[in-house]
Amino acid sequence: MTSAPTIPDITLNNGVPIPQLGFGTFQIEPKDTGESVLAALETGYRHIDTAEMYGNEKEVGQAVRASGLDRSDVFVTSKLNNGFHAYGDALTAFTRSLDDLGMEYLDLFLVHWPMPAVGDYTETWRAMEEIYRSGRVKAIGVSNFQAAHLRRLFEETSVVPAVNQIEVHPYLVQDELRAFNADHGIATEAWSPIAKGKVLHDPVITAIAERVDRTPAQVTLRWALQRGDIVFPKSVTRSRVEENIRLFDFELTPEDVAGIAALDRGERTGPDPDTFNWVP
Ligand SMILES: NC(=O)C1=CN([C@@H]2O[C@H](COP(=O)(O)OP(=O)(O)OC[C@H]3O[C@@H](n4cnc5c(N)ncnc54)[C@H](OP(=O)(O)O)[C@@H]3O)[C@@H](O)[C@H]2O)C=CC1
Ligand SMILES: O=C(O)C(=O)[C@@H](O)[C@H](O)C(=O)CO
Repeated sequence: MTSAPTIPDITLNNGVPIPQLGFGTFQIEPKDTGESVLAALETGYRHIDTAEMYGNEKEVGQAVRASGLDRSDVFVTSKLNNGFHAYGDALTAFTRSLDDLGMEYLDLFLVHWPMPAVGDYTETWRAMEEIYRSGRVKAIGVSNFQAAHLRRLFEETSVVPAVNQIEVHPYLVQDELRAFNADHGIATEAWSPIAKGKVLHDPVITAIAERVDRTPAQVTLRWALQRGDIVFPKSVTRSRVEENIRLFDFELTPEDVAGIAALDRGERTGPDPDTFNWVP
C-alpha cells in the first residue's frame, strides 16, 4: 500500500494533542485484538480506543509493544467500567487498567457511562481528578454524558472534562450536545461513526461517494472529521482498516456536509445514557 497519511491532531483543553482519527476496539475478541491493533498501527493509526469493558486491554498493550513504536508515539484511551464508580473502586480500576495494558501511563481515561440511577458520578469524577493529579494520565474525560450530567460536574467539581465520547453518526448527529461540549471547551469524540455499518447504503451517502470516487465509509468518516469530531472506526478486516485511514486526500463540500447532517433521525445504535445502568 501507499505511505501512511498524516493524521491531524486536535488540541485538548489542557494542551494535550490527540490524533483526530483513531482505531476502535469494541467487540474485537481478545484472540483477534493483537493482530487487529497491530494492523492498525502498521497502517499508520496512532490512537487506540479501548475500555475495561471490552476485555482486550492486555492484548492492546501487547500490540502496542509488538509494533516497535515508542509508547509516546501512540495515544491510548481506556475507560472506567460501570461497576467501579465508587471513589476507591475507581482508583483501583485505573491502576488495574494500567497493569493490564502494561503501561506506565494512559493518554486519556474516561468515565464510560454516567449511570445516573445507580451512583453519584460526581464522586466518580473526583476520583478521576485524583488520578489526573497523580500524573499517570495525560487527560481525563467522560463518555455518554448528557448536558445535564456535565452541568452537575461543572457545579460540583474542579476539572472540566477534556472530551465527551458520545454516539454520533449521520442518523444521530447530536448537534445540540456537540455545541454544548464545544461551548465548554470539551472535544467531542464520535463513537460508532459509521453506525456499525447502518448508514453505508444510504442513498445520500452513496451518491456523494460515487461523485467523489470514495467509499461510503470514507465519505461518512470524512464528514465527521470536517465537523471537527474525533473518530475511531473499528474493523477486524485489514482492507477496511486501510480504507478507513484514507480520508485526507479529498474534501466534502459544505453542501455535502449539510446534506449528510440532514439525514438525522435521532436513531441510536447503542443504549440511551439517561437510562443505561448496566453493570457487567
Ligand atoms: N463510549 C462508548 O460507549 C462506545 C464507544 N465505542 C468506541 O467507538 C468505536 C467504533 O464504534 P463501533 O461500535 O465499533 O462501530 P463502527 O461505527 O466503527 O462500525 C464498526 C462496524 O463496521 C464495519 N466496518 C468498518 N469499516 C468498514 C468499512 N470501511 N466498510 C464497511 N464496513 C465497515 C466493521 O466490520 P468488521 O470489523 O467486520 O470489518 C464493524 O462491523 C468502538 O470500537 C469503540 O472503541 C463504541 C460504542 C460505544
Ligand atoms: O462499546 C462501548 O463502549 C459500550 O459501552 C457498549 O458496549 C455498550 O455498553 C453497549 O452497547 C451495551 O449493549
